[in-house]
Amino acid sequence: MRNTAWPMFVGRVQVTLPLTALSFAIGLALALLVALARISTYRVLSGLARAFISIIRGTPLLLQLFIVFYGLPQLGVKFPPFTAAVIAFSLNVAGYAAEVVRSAILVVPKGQFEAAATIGLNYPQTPRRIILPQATRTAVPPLSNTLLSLLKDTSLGSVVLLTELFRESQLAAAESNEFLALYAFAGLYYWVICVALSAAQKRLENATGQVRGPMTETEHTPRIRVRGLEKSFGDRHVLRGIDFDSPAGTSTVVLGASGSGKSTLLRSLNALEVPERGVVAIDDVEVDFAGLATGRAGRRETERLRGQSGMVFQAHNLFPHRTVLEDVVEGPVIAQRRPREEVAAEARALLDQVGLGDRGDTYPFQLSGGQQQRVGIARALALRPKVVLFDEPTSALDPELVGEVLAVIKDLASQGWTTVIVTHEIRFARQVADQVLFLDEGVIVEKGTSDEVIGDPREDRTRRFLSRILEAG
Ligand SMILES: Nc1ncnc2c1ncn2[C@@H]1O[C@H](COP(=O)(O)OP(=O)(O)OP(=O)(O)O)[C@@H](O)[C@H]1O
Repeated sequence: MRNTAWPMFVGRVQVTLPLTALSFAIGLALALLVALARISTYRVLSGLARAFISIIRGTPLLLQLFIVFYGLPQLGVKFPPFTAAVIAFSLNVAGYAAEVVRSAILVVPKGQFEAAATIGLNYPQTPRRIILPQATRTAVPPLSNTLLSLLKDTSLGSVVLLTELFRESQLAAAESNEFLALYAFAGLYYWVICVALSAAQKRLENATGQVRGPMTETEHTPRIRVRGLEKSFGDRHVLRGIDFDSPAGTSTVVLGASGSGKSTLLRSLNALEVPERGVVAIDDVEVDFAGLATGRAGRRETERLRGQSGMVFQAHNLFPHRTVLEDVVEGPVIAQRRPREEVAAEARALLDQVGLGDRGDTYPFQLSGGQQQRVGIARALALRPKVVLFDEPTSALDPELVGEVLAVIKDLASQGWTTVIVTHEIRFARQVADQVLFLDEGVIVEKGTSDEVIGDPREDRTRRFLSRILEAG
């Protein structure tokens, strides 16, 4: 018994392991392509990916193997048994793993995509350098299950397919052409049932709420010009005709109650939000949103505008898989294609400027919130932007860390950077602002120097807001 079983076992392993390894590697590569196609904004591409996933998930593996082994030869496409098995298993892995990869990409926080966009990374760069390394961590556990299932399935394949079925297939192919029609019908049958089931699952998910999942241009810094900006979210009209100018080298502070539209205004300045109407011009780049082209041309226009500014987020959005120095040099080297050595030297100087000259080799999790935010500032400055946008840069910080970040921002303002700052820190606003915009329900109700708007407000709404904030502080 031993004498006959042992060589057979060894023979199986010799087939199973390479079959698993090869199918998994090819399947994963295909899965990545299918997942990216599936979340692409190009409808044809995402439709094809969706159809592929649906067919693979909607038909039994055995049937897929039958089709590759029996069906294709009848169409004149013949492969050696091992190659046929690799093809069938790879396609199967791709169909399942594509959904795992897609979900892992969708759970990467939106802030990471926005941070990548604001440092100028483009489509292939953002997934490759920022999103996939993070998605990999999420995808590894479910993918290891896929690997285990594959190992079991290929054992089946090695026993059944590579020996019996292949022999059968030769006989069957010789016998009749009806096999192909039979498999096509069986495939359709399973697919219809699975599509109906997944439609039901989708409805259930919707009902239960789905998870959506420096070159310091002191003298020449241009001004920002904003005219007639209008932005709605659904039927909520959030910006209702915003007009203002920011002269070069000045700091504009945007104040207003929660929900008044401050962040939306700031994010419209670099087209992270795309208004329906209005003009934003930074230096010589002007975008008229009402006439924004669709598709690629529109994206190019908004990317040019985005390239004019650096942004510091409330939740710093540092890349968790990069050291501080790598994070700061990413945009200038990859998006702006500047020489790494030059950028690294500049990045070290910037880190020094924000008080973190000795922390270049650390990862974000090793830093305090205030330090992380200061890295966020250095990252924005490394892009040599015309304008630096701050979206409530201290709101997420513990009170004792607020001061260190505000001090850095004040420093920048005094060096002549043009900044637009959304903040609730009134005292800081008073010290730093050359211009204050007070926003209420999407309208600038008061605009002037900090002495005018904060020191001696004209409007009741401004007064009420200021006294509320000062009392709370
Ligand atoms: N992506 C979005 N989808 C739907 N509604 C949104 C979106 N972003 C903002 N809003 C809504 O637009 C309004 C203005 O939001 P915005 O974040 O600009 O206000 P804000 O003044 O910055 O408030 P806060 O100080 O609380 O951050 C709010 O009612 C908000 O719920």
